[in-house]
Amino acid sequence: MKLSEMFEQAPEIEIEGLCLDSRQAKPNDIYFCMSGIMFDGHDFVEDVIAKGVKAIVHAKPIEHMHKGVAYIQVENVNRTLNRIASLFYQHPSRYMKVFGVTGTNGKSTITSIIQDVYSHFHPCGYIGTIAIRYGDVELPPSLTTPDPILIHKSMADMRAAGMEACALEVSSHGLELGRVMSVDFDIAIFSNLTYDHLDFHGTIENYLEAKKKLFTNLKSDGVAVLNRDDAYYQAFADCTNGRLVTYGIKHDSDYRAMDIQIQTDGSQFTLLHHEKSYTIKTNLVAMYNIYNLLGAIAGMCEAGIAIEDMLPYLASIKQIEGRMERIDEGQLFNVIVDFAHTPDGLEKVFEYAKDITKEGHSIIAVFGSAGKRDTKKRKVFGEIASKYCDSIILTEDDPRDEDAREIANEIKEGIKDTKNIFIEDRYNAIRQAIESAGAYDTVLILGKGDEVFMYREFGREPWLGDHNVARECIRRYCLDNHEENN
Ligand SMILES: CC(=O)N[C@H]1[C@@H](OP(=O)(O)OP(=O)(O)OC[C@H]2O[C@@H](n3ccc(=O)[nH]c3=O)[C@H](O)[C@@H]2O)O[C@H](CO)[C@@H](O)[C@@H]1O[C@H](C)C(=O)N[C@@H](C)C(=O)N[C@H](CCC(=O)O)C(=O)O
Repeated sequence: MKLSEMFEQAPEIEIEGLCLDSRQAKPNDIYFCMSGIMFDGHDFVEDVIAKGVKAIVHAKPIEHMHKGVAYIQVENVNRTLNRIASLFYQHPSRYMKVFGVTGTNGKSTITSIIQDVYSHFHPCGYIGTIAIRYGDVELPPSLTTPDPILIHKSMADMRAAGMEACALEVSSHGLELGRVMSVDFDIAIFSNLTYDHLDFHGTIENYLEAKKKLFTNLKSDGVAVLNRDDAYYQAFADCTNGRLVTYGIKHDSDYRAMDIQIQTDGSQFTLLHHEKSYTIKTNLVAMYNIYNLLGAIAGMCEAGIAIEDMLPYLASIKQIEGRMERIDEGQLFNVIVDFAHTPDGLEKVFEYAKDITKEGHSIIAVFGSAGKRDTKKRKVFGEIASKYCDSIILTEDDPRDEDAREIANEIKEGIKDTKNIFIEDRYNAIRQAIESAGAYDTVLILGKGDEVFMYREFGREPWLGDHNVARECIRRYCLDNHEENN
């Protein structure tokens, strides 16, 4: 595309790519100088020109201007980046059905359900914490909500591969840092809002303001799908420019679940919508997943899929790795791996464990808390865990440059009478939990979900993954013992 097609009065230079990181600059790119927390993109202008970049979009004055390079000074580089990223990739979000999902918990689950079920009707891609995924393509994730260039490029690749829709996880960071300013959303879904990321947003009010941004600029026929039972429902209902649709359990809603039955291997409920009722059978478990499923059903129905037509697919939703993932190697006790890393997320998993663990059997939890992130939640984790668990094994969880034992000590401050130990090495902590479990106990491995990395002192290091470790420990240390015991 010619630079002159992107900026008025710009020269007719052919542009081949967009770039906001000098380390990835290529010949004939435009480089956008973003001022960040650590660096200022304006400092890398000479580097990128040496790499063959042909245009610089900047806010601050540039001292040395090179011949053959176009310099475009703008007031707000991020806003320009968003506009150009959409234009350069031919506005893919305008021509796809775009679902945006935000909320503290449930984003990955709701978007994954949508990708799975909606694809039976119209091919649908997914961008989020787990991956960038469409058709047979699965690319590793960058951020939950990537930068505008990667978002629009991924959507353009999806369109080229025949995708007609995309389900996008929209984080509060993504909203606050303006990564989705030029994405055209058809359906925006709000799951819930609880205490999280206050290290970045400062206050819950700021966090709420960031989340609201998804709902204020929907396509002209856009729909805001809101959790009617969430304490912050009204704030979203008041701010949206979209048509308002609600889902819930406790309050009267457009999509309401009643008569909910939750078992270890699935759930069933009656869905009331427009005076009709439907029996929903799903392999998803736990009450909070009923909310996630309701949000996804409401979103897809508003996008034109009849509930009757979805029913067969809701019974066999693809297991989402690391999200309430049941690890079943034939052992006699329950093992669940979940990504929960907020007080609310933890409590919801514990409530479910309480429901499925029969009287006289134990709940054993393995978890820690991230270093350099929301340190106030540590003691709260301890308080919540000791309400539900019979035994707690504290361990490392992305300690960064903090001491995992110190973090565990802060969690312990909240633990009342529950038996607890600290095993720093996460593999050994999981092994200990699994070896100590008796028949019909429930082992919960919480915090990292499907992540196969651990943030330590010197950055991101490989980690086997909680689900893989749990499987290995059950097979190696436990099945033989149980067989011998029986
Ligand atoms: C707080 C935050 O989100 N920061 C993001 C932000 O960083 P920043 O503003 O500090 O940027 P910076 O590193 O100072 O660099 C400024 C500019 O100089 C450029 N640069 C920098 C160095 C260099 O050598 N050359 C160069 O060109 C950078 O590409 C950038 O454009 O812009 C960077 C470039 O796009 C992002 O990589 C970075 O994400 C960091 C790595 C991050 O960890 N973000 C997390 C917190 C995040 O966004 N998480 C949410 C989900 C959270 C959740 O729900 O759990 C997400 O959506 O993933």
